[in-house]
Amino acid sequence: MTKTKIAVIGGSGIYDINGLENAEWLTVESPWGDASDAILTGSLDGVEMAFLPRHGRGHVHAPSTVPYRANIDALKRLGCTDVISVSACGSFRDEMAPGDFVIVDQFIDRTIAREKSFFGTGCVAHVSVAHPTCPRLSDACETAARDAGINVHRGGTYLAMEGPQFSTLAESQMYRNSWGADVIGMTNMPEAKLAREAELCYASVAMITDYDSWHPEHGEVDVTKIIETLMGNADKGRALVARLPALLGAERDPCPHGCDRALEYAILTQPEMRDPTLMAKLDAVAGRVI
Ligand SMILES: CSC[C@H]1O[C@H](OP(=O)(O)O)[C@H](O)[C@@H]1O
Ligand SMILES: Nc1ncnc2[nH]cnc12
Repeated sequence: MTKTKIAVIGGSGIYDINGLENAEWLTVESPWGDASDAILTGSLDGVEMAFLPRHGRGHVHAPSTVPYRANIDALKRLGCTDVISVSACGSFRDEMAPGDFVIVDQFIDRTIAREKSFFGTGCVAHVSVAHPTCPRLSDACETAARDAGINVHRGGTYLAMEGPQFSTLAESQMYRNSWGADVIGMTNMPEAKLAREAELCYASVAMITDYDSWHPEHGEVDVTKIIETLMGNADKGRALVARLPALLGAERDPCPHGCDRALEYAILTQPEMRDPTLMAKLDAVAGRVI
């Protein structure tokens, strides 16, 4: 058994969480640059917690410029074991209505202008992201949502777009009708891929704010309407997060799905050919295997 440390990455509308004991905002140094903000640490129900506002307090980072690698590295460096993303999303399904939450289990990555890996020249690694979210952590998120009285859907495909503009009508229809996506957002990729490289369990909670632009009765997506829904969603998101420590417990077994062993056979570069500078930067992310 090892100690659980739950990290929450709060998306648009969630810039802090309440109720932590010994709460403290810590600045974590990372060789991958500055994280989005300091990280709020503390404990809840005897379980260690860390909270990072993805866009920074005051919403300063755009989806394309969120420092995804520094964020995941900083959480790993703090000793986090489990990462829960809580994000604002548009919906491609009538039944996934604004105010509902979706526990995402698949992604389509359409982002094009972001650093997507900790690895590269001097240390090449290939991890599997066939199942990019952790079912154990997703179970806890689903239960927490139900206990908090949230209308929650289990399973859904999240289309990650580059943004910052919303989709055209043609894109919205294609993602929904041809590609089978259920929700759309701008931030869960490459975050989920990087969490897997860092051997962290990752779950994604999509908080629906709108019907994007495909819905004949709802017109096009509009940020003012999103913000109205976002406020209610943020309170529900905090209620969900508050229930997670009791569900996950202060100690954990190895992940039954292997998220915490993703790098076991992933690194292909022979030890004598590895770049010492890159290896030094990988000390937290890949420390278990290098
Ligand atoms: C507020 S509308 C668009 C914005 O909100 C989402 O951010 P996050 O995933 O961090 O909640 C979406 O991905 C866009 O970045
Ligand atoms: N319709 C939408 N498209 C992309 N990101 C979003 N975040 C919230 N709603 C969204």
